This record gives sequence, structure tokens and C-alpha cells, in this order.
Amino acid sequence: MKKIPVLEVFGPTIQGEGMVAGQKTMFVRTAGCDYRCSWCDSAFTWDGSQKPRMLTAEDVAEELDELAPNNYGHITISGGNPALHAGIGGLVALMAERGVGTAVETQGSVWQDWMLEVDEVTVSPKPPSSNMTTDWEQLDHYMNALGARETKRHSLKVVIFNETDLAYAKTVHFRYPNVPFYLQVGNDDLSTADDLKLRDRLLASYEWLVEQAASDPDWNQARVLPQIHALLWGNKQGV
Ligand SMILES: C[S@@+](CC[C@H](N)C(=O)[O-])C[C@H]1O[C@@H](n2cnc3c(N)ncnc32)[C@H](O)[C@@H]1O
Ligand SMILES: Nc1nc2[nH]cc(C(=O)O)c2c(=O)[nH]1
Ligand code: SF4
Ligand SMILES: [Mg+2]
Repeated sequence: MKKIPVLEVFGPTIQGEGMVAGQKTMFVRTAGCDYRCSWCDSAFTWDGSQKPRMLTAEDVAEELDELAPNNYGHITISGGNPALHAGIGGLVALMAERGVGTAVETQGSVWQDWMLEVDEVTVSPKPPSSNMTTDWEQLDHYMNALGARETKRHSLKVVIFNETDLAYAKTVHFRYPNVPFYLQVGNDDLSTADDLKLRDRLLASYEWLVEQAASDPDWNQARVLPQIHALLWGNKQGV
């Protein structure tokens, strides 16, 4: 059984972002990322500051059960980039056997066949402010493979910090016009412990983003959301 480098397991909480926002869920966060986004809010998964544990799918399930005995029906696998790890396939299968829903967060740079078995796949290509570049052919492959599924859902989510990011997001949205599309507020103060100050700042950014979407017909089918967990709990890890 292939092991998974796990950085943290937490919950129950709510999914704070995107297509599953508000869903009660557990989080499994893997270590390692093939990107280095300038504004990554989870840099501890790849900057060497925290060390992962190598766990089997059964180990992870046991940990979930200990954290939330009979108290979860959905898990979200994030990272880092969880798509770096073949071993997650075993976890997805185990949860499906138990009737527990699964979601994954990835930037869409690396494919794994277990993606096909995940109930809600969020693909989050990175805008210019991240300093990363998009491999459009790889993203096409992702969208084609996910789009061929019959019962499971996927979406695109782009984090926005400025107008250049919005222009990039539009390119993504127009390239895959039939995929549910989310604009997400960027958090540009990752170090503050002043939750109230951060909340004000994020809400001001949210207001700006809503105004942008509201005034541009190209966004008629878009959904605009903040990170709900950042509004509630600031930059705290494990929530
Ligand atoms: C930490 S990433 C992990 C999954 C995967 N590596 C990815 O980027 O999609 C989870 C989500 O958080 C978003 N995110 C990261 N830093 C953020 C920030 N400073 N503000 C808003 N969203 C952020 C990412 O764009 C992604 O959609
Ligand atoms: N509550 C909560 N919702 C989230 N949605 C995406 C997250 C992530 O870091 O991938 C995240 C997270 O870390 N916490
Ligand atoms: S792809 Fe995701 S985890 Fe990786 S650096 Fe960017 S935001 Fe962070
Ligand atoms: Mg996060």
C-alpha cells in the first residue's frame, strides 16, 4: 500500500472555498508542491518549516475516525498539491466504500487517475500575481478528463489580487465556458494575527471583486466568494 506524506488532518470544519463552500468536512493536507505561489497561504506544506508523516490510507482513516467519531460524512484533500501522490487513490476508494464524500483541491498541473473517483474536484490555475505559469495543454487534459465523468462534479477557481489576475481568469473561464467558475478573494496579509483587521481587509477586497463581476457581462455566469474560514478564523492553521 502506497504511503501518503500527510502534513495535517483536521476537522470537522466547513469547506471555506469554492464549489463546496459551507459543506461540513474533514481536511487531509498533504506535503509538497510543484508550485511556489508568491502568496501561498499554505507554504508550510512545501517550505520545509513543517515535516510530514508517511501514512497509509488506513492510517488516515483511523485518524479521521479518532478526530470525529461518527461525526463526518465528507473529506477534503488539499495540500500542497495532492496530485503529486498516487497513494491518495487508496484513501479516495476507502472513503467511497464507507459512503463518505470526497473533494480535492489542486492547481491542475499533475494528473492522477484517482481524480476520476473524487466527487468534487476543484481545479485552481494560478494567475500572474502568483508568479507561476500555466501549462494550458495540461489544463486542457484535466478539463477533458473531468468533463467526461457522468455523476461527479468539478469546477475552476481562480484567486484574484488585481485587474491583471482578472484578465487571466477571464481567459480561463472562456477557454472552458461550461465549467462552473469561481472568482476567489486573495488574502494578501498572511502574517497578521489581528483577525478583525484581516476580516475588514478581506471584506473590502470581496466588495471590490463583486463590483468587478457585477459591472462586466463576461462574468454573467461566474460565482464570487471569499475564503469563509479566513473571515471566521483569520490566518490560523488547521481550521
Ligand atoms: C493552498 S492551495 C492547495 C491546493 C493546490 N495546491 C491549489 O493551489 O489549488 C488551496 C487553495 O487555496 C488558494 N489560496 C492559496 N493562497 C491563497 C491566498 N493567499 N488567498 C486566497 N486563496 C489562496 C489556492 O489558490 C487554492 O485554490
Ligand atoms: N476551512 C477551510 N476551507 C478550506 N478550503 C480550502 C482550503 C485549503 O487550504 O485548501 C481550506 C482550509 O484550509 N480550511
Ligand atoms: S499551488 Fe497551491 S499549495 Fe502550491 S504554492 Fe500555489 S497555492 Fe500553495
Ligand atoms: Mg487554505
